[in-house]
Amino acid sequence: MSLHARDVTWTAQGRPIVDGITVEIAPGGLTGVLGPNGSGKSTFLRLLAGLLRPQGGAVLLDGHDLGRLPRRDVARRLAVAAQEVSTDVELTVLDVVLLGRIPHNRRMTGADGLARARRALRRCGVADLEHRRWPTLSGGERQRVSIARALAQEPTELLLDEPTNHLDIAHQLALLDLLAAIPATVVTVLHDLNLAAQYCDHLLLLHKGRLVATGPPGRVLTEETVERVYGVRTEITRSPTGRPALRFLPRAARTA
Ligand SMILES: Nc1ncnc2c1ncn2[C@@H]1O[C@H](COP(=O)(O)OP(=O)(O)OP(=O)(O)O)[C@@H](O)[C@H]1O
Repeated sequence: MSLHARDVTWTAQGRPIVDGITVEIAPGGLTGVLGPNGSGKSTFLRLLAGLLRPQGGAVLLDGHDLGRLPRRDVARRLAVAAQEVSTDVELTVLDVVLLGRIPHNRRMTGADGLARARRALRRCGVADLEHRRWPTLSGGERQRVSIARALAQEPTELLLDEPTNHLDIAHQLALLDLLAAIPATVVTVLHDLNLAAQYCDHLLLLHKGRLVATGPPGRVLTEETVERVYGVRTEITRSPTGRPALRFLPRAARTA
């Protein structure tokens, strides 16, 4: 059953930021959360992760209210790679990734924990950074190490907020290949509609805090929906894999 949002609402200063979202996240799949800036994606992800408590409704993990489950049990299941990562932590890269092992074993430095942390670093293509100090990393390196930390947790549910941020196109594709292949339920906020269409099994499209479309990419990403939600005209064709391929049209006709 995995994660289930049931009429989840979260309000700030009287304004609904997440407004009555009900959805079951497909177990084992890669689900993309899309929507314009400020549509509530990060807030919804934080609610799904149990980092925020819903003010209305509930998030269920295998049918149990996430807010009532012991934190350690949740941490063994669910890993989060959030958008903002602190830069002033005086740890090495390996130390940061070993933090992902804490829910499983408070003594992180056993041989097994080390092997798992190093495997996560390799999968994210940052094994060579193991001894580097965290503050010295570039934005893209930090992003990949954060994801390695989440993978080291070996979660059954992995939640990520714009994990492709700071990554060049090759690293974006490598990361999405990795997310599509890992044997967990993965929910990720994405901005790039074409990458979301190519990689995700399911999409959730948010607009002003509401879930306005959900389903496979071909059902969610239509010219009508993209124009209504983003105010952008598109021409949508099918890629060779049968996925939607979006071409964005300029607001005014331009000549070369
Ligand atoms: N604690 C808060 N207090 C007041 N407003 C908030 C709070 N948290 C979020 N908001 C507002 O809620 C809205 C949704 O924020 P959120 O970060 O969830 O959007 P988003 O879809 O992830 O945006 P982006 O694509 O820009 O990252 C924004 O207008 C934001 O300013």
